[in-house]
Amino acid sequence: MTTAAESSIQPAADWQDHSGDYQDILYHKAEGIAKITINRPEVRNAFRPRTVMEMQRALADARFDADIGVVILTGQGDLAFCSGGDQRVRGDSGYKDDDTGMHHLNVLDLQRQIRSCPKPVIAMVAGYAIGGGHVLHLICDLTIAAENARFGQTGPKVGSFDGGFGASYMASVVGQKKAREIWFLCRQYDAAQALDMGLVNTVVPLERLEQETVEWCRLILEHSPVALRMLKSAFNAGVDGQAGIQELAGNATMLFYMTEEGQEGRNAYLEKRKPDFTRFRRQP
Ligand SMILES: CC(C)(COP(=O)(O)OP(=O)(O)OC[C@H]1O[C@@H](n2cnc3c(N)ncnc32)[C@H](O)[C@@H]1OP(=O)(O)O)[C@@H](O)C(=O)NCCC(=O)NCCSC(=O)CCC(=O)c1ccccc1C(=O)O
Repeated sequence: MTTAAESSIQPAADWQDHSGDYQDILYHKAEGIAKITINRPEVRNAFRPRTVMEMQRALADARFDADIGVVILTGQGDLAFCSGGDQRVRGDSGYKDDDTGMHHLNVLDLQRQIRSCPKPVIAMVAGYAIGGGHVLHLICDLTIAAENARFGQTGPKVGSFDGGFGASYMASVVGQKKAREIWFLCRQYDAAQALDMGLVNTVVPLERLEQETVEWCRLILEHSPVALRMLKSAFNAGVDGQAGIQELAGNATMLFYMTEEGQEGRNAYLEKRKPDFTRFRRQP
């Protein structure tokens, strides 16, 4: 009998522990990969406000660490990736923060942070990805699932819904009819069904889950960071509205800053002279 915390997933890298003072997550790094693990297996890795805040901190660290090129998001143990919001601390206007007593809907901030992280974020899913946990894997760039993975929404059963990425982005991934089925019926889908509807990228035996995920990370790390960054924001731009366009445009600005033409404008300003753009070609 497997306990919730136990894992039969074989480690695939020499992970260095960066968990520090985190209580609800584990944070590891190896070979340019950051791994954020929700560590609340006793509640199937449900998140509370603290969990989400810690994930935000770790993701920000991974983003600003120049040695990191890809991020894995996962849950501790074989039984669950994440079962969504912790219903035990759900108050009347959000999830109750243990320290402040304030009510939060802070998982939405984390969702946006995953979308706008300029590095690929990969969900590594064993067991249940349910409710808000299902939306978390959905918004990651890629999902690698173990054969025991199970997916679904429960919102209409437990008095909740995600009308943001959870609805419209899901529809763009699996199609309008399927997305409505997933939300209206609150059924669970196995890994093969998830693969069939394009919800996940591949399905592997549980023991090989990390091995496969790390292999995908290693391939990604061989590739141009700027090309990956541009592609991620280009994929986002089509579905993320003005925020998506802003991200793509921000990357275009970053590239322009990296050119001599862009730098001529800055240099001229600092040197208190008129800028000379005559040496730069007007591209057809
Ligand atoms: C995940 C299950 C299908 C697993 O089933 P099973 O393996 O049989 O295990 P259980 O015996 O059910 O569970 C073991 C143990 O864990 C506890 N637990 C599991 N999930 C949760 C949870 N989400 N919250 C609290 N506790 C949980 C369970 O009670 C057991 O504990 P015992 O002490 O042994 O009793 C199954 O567990 C399941 O269906 N879980 C509930 C899934 C669910 O409904 N999740 C919530 C969906 S709503 C949500 O996620 C909010 C999304 C959200 O945050 C959001 C979205 C959009 C806008 C705003 C927000 C927002 O911030 O609110």
